[in-house]
Parts: sequence; structure tokens; C-alpha cells
Amino acid sequence: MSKLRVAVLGAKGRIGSEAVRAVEAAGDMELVAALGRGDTLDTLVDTGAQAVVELTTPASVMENLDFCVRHGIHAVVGTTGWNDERLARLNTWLAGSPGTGVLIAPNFSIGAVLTMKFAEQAARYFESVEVIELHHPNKADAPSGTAHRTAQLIAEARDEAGRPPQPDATATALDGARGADVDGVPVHSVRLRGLLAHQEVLLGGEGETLTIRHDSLHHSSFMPGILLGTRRVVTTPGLTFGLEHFLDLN
Ligand SMILES: NC(=O)C1=CN([C@@H]2O[C@H](COP(=O)(O)OP(=O)(O)OC[C@H]3O[C@@H](n4cnc5c(N)ncnc54)[C@H](O)[C@@H]3O)[C@@H](O)[C@H]2O)C=CC1
Ligand SMILES: O=C(O)C1=N[C@H](C(=O)O)C[C@H](O)C1
Repeated sequence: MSKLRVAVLGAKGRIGSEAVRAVEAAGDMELVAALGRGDTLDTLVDTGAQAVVELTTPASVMENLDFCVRHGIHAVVGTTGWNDERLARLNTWLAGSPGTGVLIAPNFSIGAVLTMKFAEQAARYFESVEVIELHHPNKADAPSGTAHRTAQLIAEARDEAGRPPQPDATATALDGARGADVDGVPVHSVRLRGLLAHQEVLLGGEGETLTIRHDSLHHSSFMPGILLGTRRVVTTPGLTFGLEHFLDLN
């Protein structure tokens, strides 16, 4: 059986360099390109890349995906910075390239995906919920893509359950003291040397609290998800948002 021809964009970055090693070590894949900032995307075409693993920056990801989709190259995207406008633009590109698949995964680690799922399941049962994400201080964006998605899923679940807004009597506050408001869910971002990627979802009800916590201790935690996403995206046309769609979670 021929190997899947895979390229990594952002290959010199923290997660990109780990992804290069993971693709090289995968028996069913061949690493055909490892591109960094300034390298030409034409290399993807020249090397016959079938799938790209996109791990760059929010400022670069759209241009890279535009190129990939136009050339029918599938993409697995870990880069953050997604909003409705960007997703709509990507969907328009995909509509013009039927057969091409893009997976956007706010988080590739199985534990983080489960944290999001558990938080979504628990959200309807509790009056209060807040998200705390904790990351290394070199991270460029806040809140994390994972925390943003977690808060959205929680908000949707609360909405479906007919839950009213959360209780909060705060009358005066320093800017930022109550975190960022993501669809009514406060999200707090910690940046601390020594950390990698961590998240807590705190839920509170009458006389009880529930804490759901996940810790990524090494970038290796993201690799099984990246490899799974790469294998699946090539047979899944259109946009898939979230690795959970490629896992048997229900
Ligand atoms: N979904 C997930 O599970 C994970 C997502 N991430 C996300 O991945 C992204 C990268 O994270 P890090 O590796 O920590 O950042 P980083 O800053 O270490 O790496 C980004 C790399 O991309 C390169 N780059 C920028 N523009 C480029 C372009 N046009 N073409 C090729 N390379 C380009 C940069 O020079 C840099 O080497 C961030 O958005 C981060 O939040 C990180 C870890 C896990
Ligand atoms: O920048 C990181 O490191 C990470 N980014 C992703 C995010 O923003 O959620 C995934 C993980 O938290 C690591």
C-alpha cells in the first residue's frame, strides 16, 4: 500500500517540530515537506503532498489554507484564531473544491477533547461555570482555542437546557478581573513559565462543585490526534471542526 504523502507547515515551531518527528515515525506516512516561515507553498505541489498539517500562527493560517484548498490538498489544522468570519471564508473555499477535506482541531490531545465533552455534558446541571486555561508564557493568543471552544460548547448546552445567565453580583471590578466573556462563560488565562497546556472547568451548584481538569505535560500528547486526523481527513471532504468527530465518543 502506498504511503500518505504529508507536509508540515510551521515545521520549526514547538508543536510543528514534534509533528515532523511523528509523521516521520508513522509507518503509513511519508514526510514530503517540512516548511517554515518564508518557504514557498509551491513546494507542496512540487512534492505531491496529499495532506498538510498546519501548525503556524493565526496570521498565516488563512493564506496557507487558501493555497491548500485551491490545490486540492487536505489539511489538518491545529493553529488557533478561529471565528465565524474565518470559518465562513474557509467554507466558501471548500465549496469551490469538492472532495477536499479540512479538519480544524482546537486540541489534538484525547484528554482535552474528553474535557470538552465532559464539560458540555455537565454544563446543564450546574448554576455556575467558569473556565481557567493555563499555558506557557510564549503562547501568542488568549484565551486558548481550546478554552474558547469549551466555553462555546458549555454555553450551547446551557442554552439548550434553558438555563438563565449565571449568578454574579459583581458591582465593581478591575478590567479583566472576571476574565473574558465567551458567550456568557467567564474564561481566565494564566501564562506561567514551567507550564505547557492545562485547563480547568469549574462547575458550581447548591452545596457542591465539580472540577474537570486536563494537563498536557508534553507536546507528544498532541501527536496521536494529529496522526489520526491526517488519516481521516483525506476521506472526509468539507470542514470538520473538532477531533471528537473522528473519535467514537457517543
Ligand atoms: N490544536 C492543538 O492541539 C495545538 C495547537 N497549537 C497551536 O498551534 C500554533 C503553533 O503553536 P506553537 O508551535 O507553540 O507556536 P510556535 O511559534 O512555536 O510555532 C509556529 C511556527 O510557525 C512558523 N510560521 C509562521 N508563519 C508561517 C508560514 N506562513 N508558513 C510556515 N511556517 C510559518 C513560525 O516561524 C514558527 O516556527 C498556535 O496557534 C498554537 O495555539 C499548539 C499546540 C497544540
Ligand atoms: O499554544 C499552545 O501551546 C496550545 N494551543 C492550543 C490552544 O490554544 O488551545 C492547544 C493547546 O492548548 C496548546
